Amino acid sequence: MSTARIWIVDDDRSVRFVLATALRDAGYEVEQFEGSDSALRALAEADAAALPSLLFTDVRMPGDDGLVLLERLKSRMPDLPVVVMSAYTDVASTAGAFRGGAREFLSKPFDLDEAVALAARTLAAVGEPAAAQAGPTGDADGLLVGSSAPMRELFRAIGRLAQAPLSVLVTGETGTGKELVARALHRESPRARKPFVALNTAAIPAELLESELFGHEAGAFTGATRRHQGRFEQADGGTLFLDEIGDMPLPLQTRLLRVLAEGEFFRVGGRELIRVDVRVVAATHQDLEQRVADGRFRADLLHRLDVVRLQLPPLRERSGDVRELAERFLAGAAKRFGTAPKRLRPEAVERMRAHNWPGNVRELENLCWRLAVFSAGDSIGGDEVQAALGRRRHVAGGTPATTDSGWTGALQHWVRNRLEAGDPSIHAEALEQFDRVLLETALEHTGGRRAEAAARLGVGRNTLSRKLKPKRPRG
Ligand SMILES: Nc1ncnc2c1ncn2[C@@H]1O[C@H](COP(=O)(O)OP(=O)(O)OP(=O)(O)O)[C@@H](O)[C@H]1O
Repeated sequence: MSTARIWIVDDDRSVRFVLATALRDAGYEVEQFEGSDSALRALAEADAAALPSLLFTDVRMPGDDGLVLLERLKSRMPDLPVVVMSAYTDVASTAGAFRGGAREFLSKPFDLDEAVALAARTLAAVGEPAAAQAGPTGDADGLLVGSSAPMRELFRAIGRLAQAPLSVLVTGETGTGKELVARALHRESPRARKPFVALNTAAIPAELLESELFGHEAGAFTGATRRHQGRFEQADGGTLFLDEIGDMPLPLQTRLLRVLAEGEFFRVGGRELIRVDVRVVAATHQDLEQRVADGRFRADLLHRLDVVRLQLPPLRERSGDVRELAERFLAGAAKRFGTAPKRLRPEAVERMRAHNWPGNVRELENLCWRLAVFSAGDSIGGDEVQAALGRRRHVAGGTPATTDSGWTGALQHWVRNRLEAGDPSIHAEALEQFDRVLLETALEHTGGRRAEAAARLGVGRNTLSRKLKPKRPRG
């Protein structure tokens, strides 16, 4: 099998180096360029076999910037997927990149595993061969875990439905695995070799949503300097996953309904009728019947999307799956950190089963990452689970128990106690705890992504890794 070739364009040598190394480790062929000029020259000279299947580019570079490069690339290789990387995560550069036809946006600093996973996903979406060997995130990723009765029923339904080209509506609370179900429906279907394209309706600004879905022609609106393929076209022959469908603005619902009924549409500002063969899987955590009753969702669109409904049970209703899921997540975390997986003691499992999991599987996954990072021994007890759950509630509640002056007050109280106890290392201990709270909270916030957590705290990734190492061996 031929290997996908990835080009990286960035004036920062160290970014090029680490990204190229990670992508090569994941089995891709990689070429690096320090600017738009050299990349375009290489493109002009390359024969077909040497052309890239995917390109990563920085935005700010000396000479022509990444957005100009994007524009030039689109005339030479209109279908080349481009990932735009930028430290400037403002709306303008993101929107500019998407309008320019970027497929994905990666904000710097990024997690290398995430970048590799993004490359794999993007290549898969355009039907490119995967890397020659599995990447670091290529393990059980994307597989649904569970053996409780409702999950077994779900697997059977996926098996049956995958073969039929029917529209499916996946419902369930946040974090129950709706996207994983959509991916499974695609993977098991005759469309598996064609793209799976996902769009989170709630994550795209309303004014960009129409062109994201249906594409636009050059000149369709201010800033649309070139033609852009929409997700419907990208998903041709495959599956389009429309997440958070309940948030779609009403005018767009009308347009979507027409496209689903007719199977054809015009790009924004276009005259050419585009025909596509796309299976739509939609998902929502909302009560769409209620939204219909409130006049916020079209009843006819609901009927069209809801040919078959898959209702995902909340995790609290299938506590029998908790252990298997937790073990899977702990193993995943251990692999990522290059350590041995931590074992769950029976009280830890009990404690987890008793929790009501408002954030469902995603919450359990985050909890396991925290436990993998912070629990000291090689097995996890009930108290540690309890403590980790307690901390989460505190943060998720949004109203900290202590105010800004409150935490210094609490600190004073703590210091006095230590002084009275004659503790000889108060400062070191306080610093350790301070760092721990900051790091733990940030990691929780970023779902365990260290690079992002470091960036959000304003510390270097190395500082974060150093601080995460246990200071004193225990036990
Ligand atoms: N049955 C499962 N087996 C393994 N992992 C799961 C399962 N269900 C969910 N997950 C994991 O939980 C996280 C949330 O899943 P997913 O994004 O599919 O949920 P969702 O219902 O689409 O959430 P939202 O409504 O918030 O978009 C993901 O990291 C996913 O891999």
